[in-house]
Formats: sequence, structure tokens, C-alpha cells
Amino acid sequence: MRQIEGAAVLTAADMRAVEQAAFEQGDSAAAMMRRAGQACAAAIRRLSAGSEVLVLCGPGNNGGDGYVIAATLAADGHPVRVAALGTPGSDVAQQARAGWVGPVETLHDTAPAPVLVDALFGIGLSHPLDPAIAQALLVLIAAARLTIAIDLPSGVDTDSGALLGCPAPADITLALGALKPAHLLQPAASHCGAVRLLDIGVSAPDTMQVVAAPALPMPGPHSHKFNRGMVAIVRGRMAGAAELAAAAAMHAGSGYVALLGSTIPAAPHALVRRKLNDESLGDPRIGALVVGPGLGRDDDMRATLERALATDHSLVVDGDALHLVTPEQLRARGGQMILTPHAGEFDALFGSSDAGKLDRARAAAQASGATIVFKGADTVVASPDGRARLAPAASNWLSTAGSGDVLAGAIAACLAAGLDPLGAAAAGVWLHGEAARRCGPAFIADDLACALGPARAAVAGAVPPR
Ligand SMILES: NC(=O)C1=CN([C@@H]2O[C@H](COP(=O)(O)OP(=O)(O)OC[C@H]3O[C@@H](n4cnc5c(N)ncnc54)[C@H](OP(=O)(O)O)[C@@H]3O)[C@@H](O)[C@H]2O)[C@@H](O)CC1
Ligand SMILES: Nc1ncnc2c1ncn2[C@@H]1O[C@H](COP(=O)(O)OP(=O)(O)O)[C@@H](O)[C@H]1O
Ligand SMILES: [K+]
Repeated sequence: MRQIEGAAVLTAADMRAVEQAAFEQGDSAAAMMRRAGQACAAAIRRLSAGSEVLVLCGPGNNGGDGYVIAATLAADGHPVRVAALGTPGSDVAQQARAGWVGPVETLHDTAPAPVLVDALFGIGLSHPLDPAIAQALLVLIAAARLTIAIDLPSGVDTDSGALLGCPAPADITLALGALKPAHLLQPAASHCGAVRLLDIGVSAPDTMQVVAAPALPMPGPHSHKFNRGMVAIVRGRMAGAAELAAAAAMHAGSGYVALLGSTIPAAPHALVRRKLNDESLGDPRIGALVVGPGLGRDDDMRATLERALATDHSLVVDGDALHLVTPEQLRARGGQMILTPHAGEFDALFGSSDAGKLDRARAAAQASGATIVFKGADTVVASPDGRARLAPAASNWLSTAGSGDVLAGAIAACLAAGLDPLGAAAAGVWLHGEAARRCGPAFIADDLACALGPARAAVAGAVPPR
């Protein structure tokens, strides 16, 4: 049982492809289900501490896992009952059912138990739960002290994270073989409780992963302020937003941060204030240019954005700038670009849609040629090359003004330090989440920017000096 940072994330189709590849290598569905069920049973035995377990088994292979779990617990002398919804459909699930020699109650008639194991539906849920099934599940969850979902809580859509009748959150979800998008995307993620990953002996591709602690370069004897990574921030109509992004870039480890568009000295005095002109914008030492936080949307600011886009710097495009560009314009510009939209900015730039957040982020990366950081309580980072990183749940106290400006600055510092756009975006998201965790409750964005320093220190030393 392992924590989820850095774990592979697979859609339902990806998971089936990985299973199929394992079968072609000589593995069997029965052996895989046995490994999955036994790994779950070992975790459940520890978590239930001797209490009676009720396993709910559905008609598919998720239910097959449930029968293996029940048989394994019973063989170990653990008190366990089984209640089923329908009869197993696949050969492998029927075999698993045959391995359970105890009685099988029905979902609608069974009595509650202190520990409930939900093995009704996993990645094969194809339509919303019937209300009668959801109601029966709700009653059993409400009566249980602990609910453990196998692979996924029943009633969530694997790929989009939408709720398809899931009546109540589980306490723990045991993900099998790899994470699925629903473990990370809202609202399903909130119905998973704590997610733990169990190895079932399949190897998953790393195209999509959970955001993990980054490897960031450390300064060494040859370092100076410019080769540590220089960040420049365009100051717009709301100066505070750009100041926050600048403070964040400094605390996230940038060696030199310049605020373009302001020359009046003010704290922090380490922040270099320069006029915004062709010389300052064109400074070849700039490793990442941030444009958009507090920019404003008037014609003058549109012209300022055009000037930023006309440079050949790596860009972080945030806030108002996302209302002033089109995906086609960005694609035509090319170069390294990271866009950091929240949901409203995303809709404005790419149009609204009912599709899932992961699919939308990936399509947006394709359309714009930029790395997309689709923010929110379930931030998704998508690269135009198809790779994606999904953030684990972060502090809900991040829902405070200016926290997005801080993220833009943190990402810019990582980009200027030499990480590729996907790596920089994911590193910035990780630092931002870690800073928020360190801040505890009720922080303001200024505190968050300062906490990037300790967050950065927590991963110091991951990469040799440069
Ligand atoms: N492949 C392997 O070897 C391994 C797989 N593993 C495990 O298998 C799980 C995936 O199994 P799965 O593909 O059988 O799908 P599953 O989630 O059990 O549901 C499908 C069944 O539910 C039915 N159904 C769907 N929606 C419904 C609804 N609303 N209301 C009522 N019925 C509904 C659906 O019927 P249908 O839609 O076809 O009419 C079908 O009968 C995966 O999450 C993991 O736990 C592991 O053991 C590792 C080895
Ligand atoms: N409820 C939440 N839980 C976790 N993170 C959140 C939540 N709400 C917002 N965030 C994060 O906080 C930041 C908010 O950014 P944004 O909406 O651009 O704010 P602002 O424009 O005020 O700077 C994003 O990084 C987002 O992912
Ligand atoms: K389940």
C-alpha cells in the first residue's frame, strides 16, 4: 500500500490496455484478480482491526475482487459476510465467486456491518446507479464505522470524475494497479476519502502521473543571480497581483526577479523595479516572463501583452491576459508557454464544454501548443505532447485572492531555473500546494508566497549544483 505522489494515472481504456498487455505476456485474469483481491484483503484486515467486514459484490470484475477479498479474509479467520448485486458475468468473476463458500445475501436485504467494503462497481460503471441501489448503499455506508471502496467508490465516472449516483463518500479507496482520473478530479475525488495504491503486478506507462515533489536545481559555486534563473513580471493595472507573483518567484528560488512597469523603490527591496520598455522586455537574461496577473483588459494592456508575446522568452500567461489572446494566436507564436487558467479563464479562452477536466485540458494544450495548468481544487497540468500531471488534493484555504498570482510566480521560477514547461508547471503546483500545507488554515496570499521558501527547501538537494 503506497502513497499516491508520482503514481501513474490511467483512464479506464488505458487500464484495460495495460491489463491486456500483461495477459499477452502470459499473465492471466484470474491470477491478476487473485493478486488484487489478496492485496486488498491484507489492507482491509489491518484497517478493520478485528471488526466484522461486509463485502458488497457487484456483477463485474470489481465484484470478482470482492469475492477474493471475502474468501481471503475468511481463510485468515476474519469475520466476514458477503452481499451481492446480481450474479458474476465474466468467467474470471465466476471463478472468484466459486472460491467463496459462505452464504451470499442480497444487497437490498443485508444487515450493516462496522466495516463496509464496496466492490459493487469499478472502472466498468457504464451508466448512473439505479436510485434503489444507491439508497441501499447509502444505508450501509451510513451504518458502517469505516467504508473501504475497491478501486473506485461505486457511482463515479472513472475518466471525468463526475458523480453517477455515488451516494456518500468512502473513508478509504484502494486503487488497483494505478490511479484513475476519478481519484484526483472533483467531485469524485471527494468521494474517495484517503486514496492508497495497491500493486497488482502490472506496469503502467508514465504518460499521466500524480504531481510529485520535484527535483529542482541547487545553486553551486558557479551560480550567480542570473544563471539561477531570472524572472520578469509585467506589471498591469492592479499592481498587487504582479507584486505577489514577483514575491513568489523570489521565494521559489529565482536568483533575480524584475518587475517591469514600476520604478518606485518599495519592499521587498530585493525586487528589481524597471520601466517597461523594449530594452527591459528584451533582456536576454530573462528565463521566464510572466504576463497577466492584474494586467487589465483595456487597449493599452492589450498592446502590452502583444509586446510580451512578440519576445522570444518562455512565457507564463495568467489572469487577464487569458481573456486577450486566442489559442490560434498562441499556437502561431510557438516557443515555451505555460497558461494558468482558472475555470472562468479557461472557458473564456477555449470555450465552455461538458467534457471532463482532463480531456479539456489535454485538448486545450493541443489547440494552443502551450502547457496548460487548469487550476481549481483538482488542478490538471497538460502538455501539448499528450503528457499530463494531476495534482493531489491541496488545502482548500487556497481559495483566497491572489493565490493564483503566487502560483504563476512559482511556476515562472521553476521555468527560469531550466525545467521544461511540463516539469516547471508541475513543480510550481507542488511547491504551491506544499506552501499552503505549511501555512495551515486562513492564510493570505502574501503568507503563501513567503511559505514557498520552506517548501523549496524541503526539496533542496534533489539535483546537483549547477
Ligand atoms: N480485468 C481484470 O482482470 C481485472 C480487473 N480488476 C477489477 O475489475 C474492475 C473492472 O471490472 P469490469 O470491467 O468488469 O467492471 P465493473 O466495474 O465490475 O462493472 C461492470 C459490471 O457492472 C455492470 N454495470 C455497469 N454500470 C452499472 C449500473 N449503473 N448498474 C448496474 N450494473 C452496472 C456492467 O454491466 P453492463 O454495463 O455491461 O450492462 C458489468 O456487469 C476494476 O475496477 C477492478 O476492480 C482487478 O481485479 C484486476 C484484474
Ligand atoms: N478549494 C480549493 N482547494 C484547493 N485549491 C484551490 C481551491 N480553490 C482555489 N485553489 C487554488 O488556488 C489558486 C487560485 O487561483 P486563481 O483563481 O487564479 O486566484 P487569483 O486570481 O485570486 O489569484 C489556484 O492555484 C487554485 O488551484
Ligand atoms: K467499488
